[in-house]
Amino acid sequence: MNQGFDYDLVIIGAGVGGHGAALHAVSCGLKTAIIEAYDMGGTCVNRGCIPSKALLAASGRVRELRDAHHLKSLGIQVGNVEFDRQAIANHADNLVSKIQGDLTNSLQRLKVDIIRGWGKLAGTQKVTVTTDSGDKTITAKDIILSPGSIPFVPPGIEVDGKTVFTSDQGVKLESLPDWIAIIGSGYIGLEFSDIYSALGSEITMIEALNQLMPGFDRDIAKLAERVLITSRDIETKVGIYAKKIIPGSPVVIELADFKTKEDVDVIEVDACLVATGRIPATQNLGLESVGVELDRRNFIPVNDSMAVLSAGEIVPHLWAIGDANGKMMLAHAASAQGIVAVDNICGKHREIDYRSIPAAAFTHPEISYVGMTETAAQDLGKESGFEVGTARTYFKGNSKALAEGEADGIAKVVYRQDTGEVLGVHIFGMHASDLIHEASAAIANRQSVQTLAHLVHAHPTLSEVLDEAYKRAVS
Ligand SMILES: Cc1cc2nc3c(=O)[nH]c(=O)nc-3n(C[C@H](O)[C@H](O)[C@H](O)COP(=O)(O)OP(=O)(O)OC[C@H]3O[C@@H](n4cnc5c(N)ncnc54)[C@H](O)[C@@H]3O)c2cc1C
Ligand SMILES: NC(=O)c1ccc[n+]([C@@H]2O[C@H](COP(=O)([O-])OP(=O)(O)OC[C@H]3O[C@@H](n4cnc5c(N)ncnc54)[C@H](O)[C@@H]3O)[C@@H](O)[C@H]2O)c1
Repeated sequence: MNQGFDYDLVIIGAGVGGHGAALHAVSCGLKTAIIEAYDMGGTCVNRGCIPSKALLAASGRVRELRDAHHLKSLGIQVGNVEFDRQAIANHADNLVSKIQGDLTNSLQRLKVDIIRGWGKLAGTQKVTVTTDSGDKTITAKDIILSPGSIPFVPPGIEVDGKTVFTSDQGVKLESLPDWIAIIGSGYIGLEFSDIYSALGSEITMIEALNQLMPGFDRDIAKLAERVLITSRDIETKVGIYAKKIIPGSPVVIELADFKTKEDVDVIEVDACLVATGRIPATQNLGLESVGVELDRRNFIPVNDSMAVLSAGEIVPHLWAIGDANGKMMLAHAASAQGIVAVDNICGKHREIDYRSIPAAAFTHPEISYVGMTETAAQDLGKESGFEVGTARTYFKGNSKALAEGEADGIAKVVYRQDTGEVLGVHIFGMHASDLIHEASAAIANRQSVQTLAHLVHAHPTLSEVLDEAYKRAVS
């Protein structure tokens, strides 16, 4: 089908986005190549989702086994619980190797050509790859850009990778500092504070905005703060930003008021994790050769079919997926976008539905959500002329959560009063990352609380927290 081109499809970047796109392309019969400059699997497999979840799994067990009070309430006593930091780090590292190998094998098995080197657009339907053995140019009917993202380090912060580091080094768990500052209370800040606090580090969490977890629904963030932060050895500084960080022993952090920019304090800690967001890896991609300009935050502009835009117009045969377009910086969103792009390439018109894509922070307990926060729904309601309803249920009223002795948690449903359509669902509590998918399917199908309230959930299960919330919404 490749009409004189070397390939039907060339993908730049073999992260989860590129990988998802490649597998789908093969199933659609496209002759496909994928170009990767560094680690197969990209951020998620090597420096993101996978190693961080392995560390969270091991440190979560340590927390559980050291919680004598909780265990006693279940009638259990355990002796002193020991752990080996290096063995936990090895668990993460081994998992990375396994998943990286599986991902590479899956591409090879499907006869996707893997080209190692730096890929760069060289005009329409053309890519140059800089490899160890020189440059080569390949042509393709369609090209998907999936170059991902890298950590954002604010000006004034110096990273040495040892005492001041980002998640890139954090996932290696090379040391366990007695006292660590974590800059940022987003996903990475929260997940790493869960890891470090379980393994015995004291933490100071510094958040520039005027509340912790600014990206999460307020009700969820309030309870999550009480359980994940206040009840642990974590000091917080909110509305304060790290103006300057000097690595060393100790690490020196100059703090300033985020609004007034006035200096407020200097702290000295053993280590510092910088978790202040991520920026797209979109430099040196040759976009100028096809007349594409990045947006003001350096993301690649795309529409909901994942077509790249230039001055608002579609650039034929060029697509961009994953963190590099900044729409939703999550692994499953990247591969979902890859599948949408390939469907469009194969002539099946499809658009992505961001509202139904769930997200989760894998703390203990977990936080998850899908769709809009209450505030975002209220704003949309004002604009479009509808009222917003909310219903909340608590894990302390759920038999399964009580049986587990894990009753900290809340589920919140945000819906339209007029039609009952579910606009968002937010959960904080045990297994929240699994519970959210029922809500995600409901939002994908634009279902109403009235319909959902009739579904039957097995008893006793945690999923009854959602069942109860839908029933409350209609009562
Ligand atoms: C600590 C951490 C934990 C995370 N945990 C989760 C989680 O639990 N769940 C979740 O959904 N998301 C998580 N994420 C986010 C997730 O990792 C990203 O959303 C995801 O990796 C994005 O995939 P991508 O394919 O867009 O880019 P990437 O995974 O960044 O892959 C891009 C690839 O392209 C390569 N590349 C770039 N430019 C070129 C070029 N010009 N030529 C050749 N190759 C190139 C890069 O080397 C890289 O391998 C986490 C992120 C971090 C940092
Ligand atoms: N479980 C998951 O799905 C998961 C886990 C980790 C990372 N991720 C992805 O990686 C991305 C990056 O994560 P992140 O936690 O770095 O970013 P984030 O955007 O989630 O949070 C960054 C936080 O840092 C604060 N901040 C920024 N500059 C600051 C400064 N100078 N001083 C103090 N606070 C400052 C911001 O206000 C914000 O609250 C996430 O957006 C997410 O897409 C996902």
